[in-house]
Amino acid sequence: MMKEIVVPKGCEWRFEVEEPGIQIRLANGNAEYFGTELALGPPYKFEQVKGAIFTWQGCTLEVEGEPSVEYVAEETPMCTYLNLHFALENIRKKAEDDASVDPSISGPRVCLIGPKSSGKTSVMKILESYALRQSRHPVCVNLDPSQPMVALPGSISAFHNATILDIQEATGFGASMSTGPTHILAKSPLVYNYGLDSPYDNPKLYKSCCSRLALAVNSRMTQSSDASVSGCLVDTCSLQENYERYQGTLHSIITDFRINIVLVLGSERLYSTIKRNYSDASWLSVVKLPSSGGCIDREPEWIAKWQSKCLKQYFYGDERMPLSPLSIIVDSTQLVVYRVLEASESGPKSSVLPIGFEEETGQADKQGSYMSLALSGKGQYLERITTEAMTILQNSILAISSVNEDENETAIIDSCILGYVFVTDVDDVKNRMTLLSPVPDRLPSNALIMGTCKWQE
Ligand SMILES: Nc1ncnc2c1ncn2[C@@H]1O[C@H](COP(=O)(O)OP(=O)(O)OP(=O)(O)O)[C@@H](O)[C@H]1O
Repeated sequence: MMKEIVVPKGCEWRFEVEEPGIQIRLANGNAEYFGTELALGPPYKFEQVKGAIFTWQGCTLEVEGEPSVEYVAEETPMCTYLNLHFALENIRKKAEDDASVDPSISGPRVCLIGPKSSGKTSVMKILESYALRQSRHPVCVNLDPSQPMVALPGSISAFHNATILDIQEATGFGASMSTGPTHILAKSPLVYNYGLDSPYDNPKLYKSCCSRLALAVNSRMTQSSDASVSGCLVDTCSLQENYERYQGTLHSIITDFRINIVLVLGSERLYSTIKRNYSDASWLSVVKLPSSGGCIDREPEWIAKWQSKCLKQYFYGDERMPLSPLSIIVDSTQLVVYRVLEASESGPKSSVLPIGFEEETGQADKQGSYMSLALSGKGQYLERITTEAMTILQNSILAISSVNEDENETAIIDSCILGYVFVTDVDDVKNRMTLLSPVPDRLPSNALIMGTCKWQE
């Protein structure tokens, strides 16, 4: 049944839907979904999302399907977010003007922080979409492995975007490159595999993955004047009550990504702590932002369903672009599969490594990890899974490393991800594994990494 919803100017229609979802058509007026404008006429399908359609001048929506929750909200922080966008735009204009004198001057490098469900990702989408509407292309960075952007759970990623965000895609950012034609130009993200759900599971590994991604983002920003002027938007994991635990990681994110603006959402206490901690840092502005009243906590079951939708979409596409993944059978003795370790499971301590190999820093560390991985199968961050133990891979999502299987642990951790395969069957008698792969042909690398992400088709 179709119903009409009139949204007055400056208001938003908030909704929550699961499967089978709803279809929304903008019948008249103008409207946007987290900053991305809706076209008049065509239907947009939303499934397994909680979101809002905001209008600056008023609109009428035609909705087919039954959302589990829906209402029109009169109070929104959209004016504040729009003002923030204009402030960032002024910094970009200044960077553009100054670039001829000093090319190292860059646009706003923004990091969004805040408690759980304070609206960090939504504000990032709004700021990215508003920037795109002014022909700016800030680099989008996602450092929350539990809620990936253009990638699968367990990863952190970045992309330099040239087109609008795809609001109908599961993550709300858009799909990555595929063999089929896409309605909206696909994104080509740079993805690193952290493999675990929370940065607290292995803080050292998380920091190392973030630093690696930051190096790539910084180098992109030096090579492209467009990226340099537009700046970047970095979405972080939610800060738990005990912010102190995350403090070191947050500081390394701020320095690695050369952040010059920290946006603190929805927590006065966090804002004042950050402001105090960086009171001497003249290069850093700490800005407080209100959370939208529409921000809503998602239960772990909801997140699990959403992650499953992202996984399904990665392999099978969606109604707009169905994909046909292939089942391939591989010889498991030819594969080198690693499991990402939580901090509590890390391999041998330096006390059992040969003299001269230390656990943490520098070259000694790299060789130490390599030695320990070679000696015991367990390194500082990864454990090699023996062919006999490969049954544990059943139903796992494996990230395909961009380095060869004979590389050491550090090289594997430092390398980006080419894609993912899903393990549908493991035959430990015949040493065969059946993988669901998005592309035909051989695997591009035999070095695979297993994280905590499992899936039931
Ligand atoms: N104005 C709004 N109306 C309705 N829903 C909203 C609104 N703003 C955000 N949401 C929804 O609230 C949920 C939480 O928002 P969001 O993901 O942006 O927060 P977050 O701080 O990034 O969350 P997390 O801490 O889990 O990373 C999301 O499902 C989002 O779509």
